[in-house]
Order: sequence, then structure tokens, then C-alpha cells
Amino acid sequence: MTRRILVLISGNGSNLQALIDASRANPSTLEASIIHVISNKKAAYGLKRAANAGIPSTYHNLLAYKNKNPNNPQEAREAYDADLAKLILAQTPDLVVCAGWMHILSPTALDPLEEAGVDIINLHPALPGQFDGANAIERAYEEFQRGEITKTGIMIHYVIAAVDKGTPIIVREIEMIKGESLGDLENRMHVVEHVEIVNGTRIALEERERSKQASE
Ligand SMILES: Nc1nc2c(c(=O)[nH]1)N[C@@H](CN(C=O)c1ccc(C(=O)N[C@@H](CCC(=O)O)C(=O)O)cc1)CN2
Ligand SMILES: NCC(=O)N[C@@H]1O[C@H](COP(=O)([O-])[O-])[C@@H](O)[C@H]1O
Repeated sequence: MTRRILVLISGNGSNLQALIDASRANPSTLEASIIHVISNKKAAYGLKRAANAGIPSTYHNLLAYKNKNPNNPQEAREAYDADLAKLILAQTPDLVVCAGWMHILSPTALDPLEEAGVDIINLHPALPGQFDGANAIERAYEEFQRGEITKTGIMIHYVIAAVDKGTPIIVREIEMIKGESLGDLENRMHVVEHVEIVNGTRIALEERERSKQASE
């Protein structure tokens, strides 16, 4: 049975592209099919990448929920997340991959997926516990400029409610270079990301299969 991956994006989608390319390489380096892409940003170039690859996609618009419930942003967010979980489960994925997905998932999104036995993994451009949250690369670069750190990295981790605190699957350290521009650091990190998001996805799928076999 071909393993089914659903990918969540918010922007350029270069990591989505890495997953697409790996799953379609001959021989494939990722034995799985990307069945659907969901973006929380309408202008995400990753939606065009999905279309170019013939992969169905959905734009899930948080603003529409906030406009329907202007006086309670938390309630709007939870309704958005609950519908996001329904959108995801309707595609019956084996795994969800956050690939530049810039929205914090609340338990109203995470709980239905956990109940359905669908794992979520995330690519985060920092080492465990180093720069949790958004803008991690920029924050690392600023600390390096201040002489506070000498290295950063990327990790692929399971997603739990606590942001970027889930169990790491892959951790890769990246040495920082004196005099290097932020753009050059970002480019070096993206090269590593594009390799490790494929490896992390493969490992998560394998771990899921082992866990299913053990429970049978
Ligand atoms: N519950 C979890 N949700 C998410 C996780 C996670 O580990 N647990 N990982 C993130 C990805 N991420 C870092 O890797 C991350 C992305 C975005 C943010 C954030 O502050 N988002 C803001 C909106 C920012 C924007 O729209 O530009 C927000 O959601 O309010 C933090 C961490 C994916 N989600
Ligand atoms: N907190 C999550 C986060 O910061 N993710 C980062 O967003 C970029 C997405 O690029 P892409 O859209 O080209 O894949 C990547 O650098 C990824 O590490």
C-alpha cells in the first residue's frame, strides 16, 4: 500500500518540492505519495508547486474565521484548527508534514489527528530548545553576531502542543561562519533542510509502520 503524505505549507514550498522530487525520483528516495497540500496563505508559491506536480491543494483561510468571530480571536482560531483537522483527515493521510507551516496548531487540530493515529512532523531551522518559534534563523544569526553562539542547525521533530518541543527525529548541527551574510547562512541551511526533510519523513513513516505492526 503506498504511504500517503499530506503536507502543510505557508510560503515558498522549497521543502515541499524536495518531498515531491524525492517521491518521484527514479528510483524514488521516498516510498510515498504526496496526496494533498494545505496552505494557510493564498499567495504561497508552494501552491503553484503542488499544481505543477498535479497534487490537489487547499487554501485554508484563517482570516475568514477571524472575520466571522471578530470579538473572540481564540475561538476563531480553534474553529479554524478544528476544520483544519477535518480537512486533513478527509484525505486519510498516513503522515502530516509541516514544511514551512507557520501556524501554531492548537489541541483542536492536534487531538483529532492523534485519535486517528496520524502523526505530524515539523521541520524547524534550529537545534532542540535553541530558538523555538518563528524567525529562528534570523535570531541565531543575531546571537552569532553578538558572539553568543557558534553553531545553529535544523531538526525534524514530532509535533506536540508545545511548539518545537516534540521528540526530535533528526538533528543536524550547522557551523556558523564569521563574516557570512544572513542570506548565505539561510541558503546553506536550506540545502540541509531539503535533504533532511526527506530523511525525517522516511523515518517517521517507518516508525509508524513498526508501531502498527507491534500493536497488531
Ligand atoms: N502546536 C504546534 N504547532 C506548530 C509546531 C509545533 O511544534 N507545535 N511547529 C510549528 C512550526 N514553527 C516552527 O517550527 C512555528 C511556526 C510559526 C510560529 C508562529 O509564531 N506563528 C504565528 C503566526 C506567524 C505568521 O503567521 O507569520 C501564530 O501561529 O500565531 C511558531 C512556530 C508549526 N506549528
Ligand atoms: N518554524 C518553522 C520554520 O521556520 N520553517 C522554515 O520556513 C522555511 C520554509 O521554507 P519553504 O517554504 O521554502 O519550505 C524553511 O527554512 C523552514 O525551516
